[in-house]
Amino acid sequence: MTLVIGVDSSTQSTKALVVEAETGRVVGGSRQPHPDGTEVDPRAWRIACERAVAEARADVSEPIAAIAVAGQQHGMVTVDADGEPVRPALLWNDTRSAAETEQFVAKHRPDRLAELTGSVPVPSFTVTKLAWLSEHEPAAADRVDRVMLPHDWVSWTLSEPGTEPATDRGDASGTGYFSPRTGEWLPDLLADAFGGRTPRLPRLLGPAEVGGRTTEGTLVAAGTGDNMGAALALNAGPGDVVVSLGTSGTVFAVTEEGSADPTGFVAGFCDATGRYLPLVCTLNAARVLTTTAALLGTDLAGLDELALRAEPGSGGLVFVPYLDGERTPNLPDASGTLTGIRRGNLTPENVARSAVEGMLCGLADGLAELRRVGVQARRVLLIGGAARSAAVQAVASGLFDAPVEVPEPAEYVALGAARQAAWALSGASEPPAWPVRADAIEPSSGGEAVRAAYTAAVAQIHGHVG
Ligand SMILES: Nc1ncnc2c1ncn2[C@@H]1O[C@H](COP(=O)(O)OP(=O)(O)O)[C@@H](O)[C@H]1O
Ligand SMILES: O=C(CO)[C@@H](O)[C@H](O)COP(=O)(O)O
Repeated sequence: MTLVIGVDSSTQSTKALVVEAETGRVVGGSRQPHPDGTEVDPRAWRIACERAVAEARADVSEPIAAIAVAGQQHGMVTVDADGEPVRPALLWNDTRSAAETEQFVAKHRPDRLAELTGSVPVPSFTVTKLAWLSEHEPAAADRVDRVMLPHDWVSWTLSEPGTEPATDRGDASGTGYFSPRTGEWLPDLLADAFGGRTPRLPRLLGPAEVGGRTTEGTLVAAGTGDNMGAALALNAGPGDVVVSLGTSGTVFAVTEEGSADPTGFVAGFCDATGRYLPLVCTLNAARVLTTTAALLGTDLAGLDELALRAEPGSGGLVFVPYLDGERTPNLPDASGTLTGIRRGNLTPENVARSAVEGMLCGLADGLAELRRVGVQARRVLLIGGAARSAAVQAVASGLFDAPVEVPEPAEYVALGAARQAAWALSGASEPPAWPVRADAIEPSSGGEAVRAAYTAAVAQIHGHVG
C-alpha cells in the first residue's frame, strides 16, 4: 500500500488526509483550526499543517510517499531576504484594498485586464493587496524579497531548506499578475501595482510536477488553490458545476477554453489539470448560517430544523447576506439587509430559511453568470462544510436551474491535493482514477419566486449591479 497526504489549508482550518494512492481510500485524517480574522501570520498555517499531518498519520505505520497542499486562494504572503514573513498575510476576504483596486482597474481597463489575466481583479486578488501595501506600508513593501500564495508558503516550509518556492497555474491564476493563456507571470503588471518593486515569484510547475522533498524524503507535489483541488477530487468534467459552501461560496466548472469576462463577475482561473476553471465567488457563505444560528440562540442543527419548518420564500423575508462586504457583486463596503419584515412574518423559522435562501441566491446568480460565459450545467455538485445542512440541500434543489447532487461527505479539497500527490508520484499522464459517489437531491419548487424576490431586493438596496 502506497500512502500519500493531501492538505487543505483553507480559511478556517487545515485538514489533512492520509490516502491510499492506488484507490483513493482515506485511512487517516485531522483538522486543526486557524486564527480568526482576515490578517493572519502565515507561520500559524505551517504549525496547523504540521499538527494536522502528525495527527492524520498517527495510526499509520507505513511511510508517506508524497504530499500536496491545496490552499485558500489569493492571500498575500510577503517574505523577506531571510525567508521570514514581512508582515501578517492578507487573506482573500480582506477588503482593505478596495480603493487601490478601483485605481488599478481604472488605469489598466477591465477589458484589457480580463484579456491579459483572465479576470478583472477585486480586492481579493493578490495584486491589489500589493498595491495597498505599497501605498500604506512602504517600508514593509521595501523589505519584500518574495511574494507567495498561502499554499506556496505552506509547501515551501514543508520542503527541505534550500528548495525554491513553487506554485501551479491554478493558484497563480488568482494573483492578477499571471497569464492563463501563456502560463507565465506578468511581472510588469505586478511591478506597476507594487510601486515599481520587483519581488521574486515562485517557480511555476505543471500539474503533476514535483516541487521538492521534505527532509524525510517525501515528495512534495505542486499543490494548488482550494477550488482547483476540489475540482480535481471530484473529477469534474463537461456538464458538472461545483458549488462549494465554505467560508466563501464558490461556483465553478472545468472547461477546455479559458474565459475572459470584462464585467468581472466570472474569474477566469486555471484548474489543476492543465485546463481552466471559470469561477464566481461570494464572500458570505457558511458563516451566514453560523451567525444566524447564534442570533436565534441555536446551533446549526437547530437552524436546519427551523429553516425546514418555513415555506419557500420565508413568508416574504429576504436576507441579502453581505455580512463581510461582498465580492460578487463587487460591493466591498456593503453590509447585510433583512427586508420584507412584517408583524406576521418575523419568526425564527422564516429568519432561518431566509439566511439559507439569501446565501444560495448569490450562488444561483453565479451559476447564471457561468452560463453567460458558455459553461454547460447538466448537474450541480454541492460540497463544503455547509453542504452538510439538510436545509441547504433542500433549498438548493429548487434554486439552481439544474439537478443537484451531494457527493458523499468528505474533505474534497484535501482529497484533491492527495490525488495530485499520487499523480506526481506515479509520473503518469493522467491522475489516478478514484471513485466519486454522489446522491441526487429530490427537486423542490418555489425557487423562481425566491430568486425574483432576492434580485428585486438587491436592486432596490444596491442599485442595478448585474
Ligand atoms: N451541518 C452544517 N450546517 C451548516 N454549516 C456547516 C455544517 N457543518 C459545517 N458547517 C460550516 O462549514 C464551515 C467550514 O466549511 P469548510 O468547507 O471547511 O470551510 P473553509 O474551507 O472555508 O475553511 C464552517 O463555517 C462550519 O460552520
Ligand atoms: O477566494 C476564493 C476563490 O476565488 C475563495 O474560495 C478562497 O479560495 C477561500 O476558500 P474557502 O476557505 O472559503 O474554502
